[in-house]
Amino acid sequence: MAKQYDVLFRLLLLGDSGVGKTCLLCRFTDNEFHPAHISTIGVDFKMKTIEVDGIKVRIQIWDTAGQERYQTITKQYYRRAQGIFLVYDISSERSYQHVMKWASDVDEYAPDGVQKILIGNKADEEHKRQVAKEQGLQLAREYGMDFYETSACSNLNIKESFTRLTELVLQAHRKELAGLRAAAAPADLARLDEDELPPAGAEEAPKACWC
Ligand SMILES: Nc1nc2c(ncn2[C@@H]2O[C@H](COP(=O)(O)OP(=O)(O)OP(=O)(O)O)[C@@H](O)[C@H]2O)c(=O)[nH]1
Repeated sequence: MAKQYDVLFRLLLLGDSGVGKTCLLCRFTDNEFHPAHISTIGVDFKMKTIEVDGIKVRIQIWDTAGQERYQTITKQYYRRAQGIFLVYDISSERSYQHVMKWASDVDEYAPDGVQKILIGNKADEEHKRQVAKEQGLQLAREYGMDFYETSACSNLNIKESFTRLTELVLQAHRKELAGLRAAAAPADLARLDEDELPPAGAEEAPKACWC
């Protein structure tokens, strides 16, 4: 039977509550958007397989709660991430300022070499903009990250940003993946530890998409 994927990666979405992490994920995996904000409780995840440079990559994307009260739980998920989206909302200066705090948590809890991308979401809300695109670019430059303004609502730069982070992770793991095409079994870079199993029923049967 043909392999369904060549490699499994884990990506993580981080950022303040309400910046649109769940909506970014739902747009990417299910091409859906819902206007209601239903706060994520703890963590959730969805899967999607994409092909990059001829490699079938299964990505497990973890959506974390932005609310402070869940951060003890969510920080436990940083350590096995290969790629992280740091997300702010272009209509919220506060969420942009908080990227520094999310980035310092990543430095503390995520593995060395984790790949990061900065996302300024809700780019469709130009009339409410509080963060100039140049500010996003500047912050991304300071941290050495790529930067995208996205809109889960209008489907702007969603596929592009997820694909880019996947490419960066692939590049970072090039050595481990060198023999990939010849390998019989898929390379699993995102093994689940027993202490961080997904919420019951989440794997392969994602929760109803709320956005
Ligand atoms: N206009 C617009 N609204 C968006 C966009 N993305 C998300 N939203 C809205 O922003 C609100 C919050 O979105 P969520 O995806 O639930 O935010 P979150 O970051 O997952 O929030 P927590 O789970 O609390 O951490 C919802 O009302 C969404 O409909 C976008 O690109 N444009």
